[in-house]
Amino acid sequence: MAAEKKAGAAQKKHRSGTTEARTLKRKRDQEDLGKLQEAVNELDPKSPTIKAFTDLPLSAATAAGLRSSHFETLTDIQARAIPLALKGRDILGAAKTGSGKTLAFLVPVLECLFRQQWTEYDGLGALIISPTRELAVQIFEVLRQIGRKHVFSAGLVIGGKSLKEEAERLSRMNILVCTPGRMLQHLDQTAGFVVDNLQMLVLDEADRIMDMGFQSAVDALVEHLPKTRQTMLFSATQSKKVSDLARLSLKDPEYVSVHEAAESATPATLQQHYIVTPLPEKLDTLFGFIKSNLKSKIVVFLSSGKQVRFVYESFRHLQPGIPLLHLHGRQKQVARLEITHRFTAAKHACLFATDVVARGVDFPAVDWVIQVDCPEDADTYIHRVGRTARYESAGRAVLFLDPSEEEGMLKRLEHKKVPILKVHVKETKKKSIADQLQNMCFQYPDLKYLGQKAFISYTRSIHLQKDKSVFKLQKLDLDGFATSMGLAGTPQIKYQKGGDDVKRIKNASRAALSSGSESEGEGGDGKKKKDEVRTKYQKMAERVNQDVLSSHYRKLIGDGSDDEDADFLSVKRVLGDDELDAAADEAGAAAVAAKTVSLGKQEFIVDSHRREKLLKSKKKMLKYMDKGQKLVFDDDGNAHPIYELQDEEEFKKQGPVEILRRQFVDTEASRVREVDVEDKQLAKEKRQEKKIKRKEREREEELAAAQAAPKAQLEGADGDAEDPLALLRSLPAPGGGADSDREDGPPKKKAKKWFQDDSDDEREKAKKKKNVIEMDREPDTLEDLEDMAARLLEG
Ligand SMILES: Nc1ncnc2c1ncn2[C@@H]1O[C@H](COP(=O)(O)OP(=O)(O)OP(=O)(O)O)[C@@H](O)[C@H]1O
Repeated sequence: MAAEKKAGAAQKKHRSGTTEARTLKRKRDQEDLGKLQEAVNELDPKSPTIKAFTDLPLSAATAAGLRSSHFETLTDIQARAIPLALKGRDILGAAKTGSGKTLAFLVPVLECLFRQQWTEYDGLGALIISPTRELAVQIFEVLRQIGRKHVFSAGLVIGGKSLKEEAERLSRMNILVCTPGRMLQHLDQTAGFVVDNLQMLVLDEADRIMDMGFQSAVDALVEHLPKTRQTMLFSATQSKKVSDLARLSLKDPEYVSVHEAAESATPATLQQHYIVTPLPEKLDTLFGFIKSNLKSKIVVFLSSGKQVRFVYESFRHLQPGIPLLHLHGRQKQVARLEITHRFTAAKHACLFATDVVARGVDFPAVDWVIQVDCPEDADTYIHRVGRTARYESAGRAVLFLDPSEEEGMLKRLEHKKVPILKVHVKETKKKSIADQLQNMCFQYPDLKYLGQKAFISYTRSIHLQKDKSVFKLQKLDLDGFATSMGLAGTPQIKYQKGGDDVKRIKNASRAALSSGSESEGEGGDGKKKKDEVRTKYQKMAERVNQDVLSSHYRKLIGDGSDDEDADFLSVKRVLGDDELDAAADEAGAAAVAAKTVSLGKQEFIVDSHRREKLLKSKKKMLKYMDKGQKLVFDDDGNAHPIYELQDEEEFKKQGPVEILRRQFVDTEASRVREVDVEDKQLAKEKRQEKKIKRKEREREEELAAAQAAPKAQLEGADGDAEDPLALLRSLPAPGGGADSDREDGPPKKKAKKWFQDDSDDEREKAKKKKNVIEMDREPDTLEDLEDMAARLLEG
């Protein structure tokens, strides 16, 4: 009994001890918070002594997060923007690519909520908007790194999950990283998702978010948010458009532009070159480049998803000897993430991409950025090249320009303070792959179809470009381009709407048709000049029935009605079986030495053996021959027609004809109804069965993709896929692969000899040309570049 009493007393003492400790801790925390607030109040945001994160009044949790992520020294934009943001100012931040803008807004976000002791019950405190999913994932990743000692809940809202699934957790989130469209969907549709308490709104890549594409989504989104909040806008290329600031109701914003007075708009560690390569030589030049840089990490920008798919697929067949990846906006979320991870982790790889990764995405140690298709404007150029030479590391960028684009684009770049030098490709490194591509397009009709689509989407993108001083469709050698893609002829493009330029494409392709180069369709006059020399592949390509797509390529080319080109330009394919009859009619007008083939009651004019053979094929015969008669067999094996007419006299004996007719119709109708019910039931069952199978397949695919993905960013250390809506503290620290890569620094490369190494005479001649440098070796360092520049001046 006494022992029990003693234990009870000890327990009580222990309890009161822990309560006391807790009270003490709370008191201490309150004191710390008070001190922190005081330090922020006293902080001079423009003090030049702020150089490191330790110079800032930060919570212990943020400081620890930064320390363990190895962030110590502040970058310029961080040193200027964070102090102001800590003091609650609205910010318009502009700094070069790779200069650390992400931390410039994430640190204030964490601090703002911390100082207000934000809890789960306070709801959404900060909203960070990104224009692309890739960038949103990356921001979320950095937030996880530096915020892991905080207790806030944070979420990633970028689609890819069902709205319902996301909605359930949304109301409990303190910080959300999102894309504008998806967030708006939630704000409009998710009941119980209240944002009235929002303290901070951040727009990363703000100029992109504020531009036309996102304008309405952002305006609608801002409508939902409270007006009293802190707002921060960051981008590498930012203008202070008064209208934009009004739309976001910024209060007396502080414009923090750290590189405004800088000599160039791009990082000093970035070497930038351009080469003039006519459109038909672009693919050759690109292939030659990749072959010469197999030990590099390369990002290749193209203008559309279809271009990306075509170049990726065709280069894959050519096996240049470096892992190839491709990324564009039409891929599924899982695939996009997986490719992003694979490229992030790769040491040597070549990623073909659209502008979906042009902004903000932080791939570690990228050696080269190649812009095969000219960017739409200088800002896009700056963002694209910003994928290399990030945070003080070195990088190189090459822009391919058609001769017609050179003058206009250079002016634009000069205006934006982009230092770029002209170089030539070494003759020996030029490699024509047109024959191989032609061969492949013959072997894989689907690749040819993909090529046609890529051709159209490229032409379309040029036509739609606003800056006509750079993009001149009429100056491009489209026929040559089509040949370089392995297409046996320029795709015949049907004009539907648009301007004169498109008419020209149509006419160009018509001209190609009548000049005997292979028509991708046969809707023209079908005449072929006899004396035209046609290659073996051209002849073969004409013969092959090329619109039969294997399932792989059907997926690959997204064959279907959702084709965004359809309303603008369309391509006619070589006719297939089903179109032969129409072709036969047309051929009647065009046939050179046409003859006729009769099928059933119809006659077709044919102008080639192959067509004749096809028309005589069993399938065609069945289609056009007289319909056979259906027969039923009796027990003795004698054939009878399905309906045999009864003897008329006997029929009349059965009763009045009208009554008999009605009886017959009624019984047949009820029989048909019964059969119809059975049929419908059967069809329903089949549909359900298919649906179940499809779902199972999708589940398996998703599972396989998830398993295949290398340590996904949102994955926990224990391997289970982490929900992108989770408590920051509960999340394991992300892999840090990027960090370690960065710590190692970009791998040192041997100087490549991709650029032209002309004879001395030629070099001398080239030197005399303004703005042209011939390099016998690529500049490795800034010193090399300066040396070259000096030589140029001397010359
Ligand atoms: N203070 C710092 N110390 C060391 N590394 C840093 C620091 N700040 C940022 N970095 C690193 O620099 C790289 C670029 O940072 P970040 O992605 O924030 O650049 P950015 O300015 O947003 O670029 P972009 O304009 O392309 O979006 C990242 O890898 C990041 O980890």
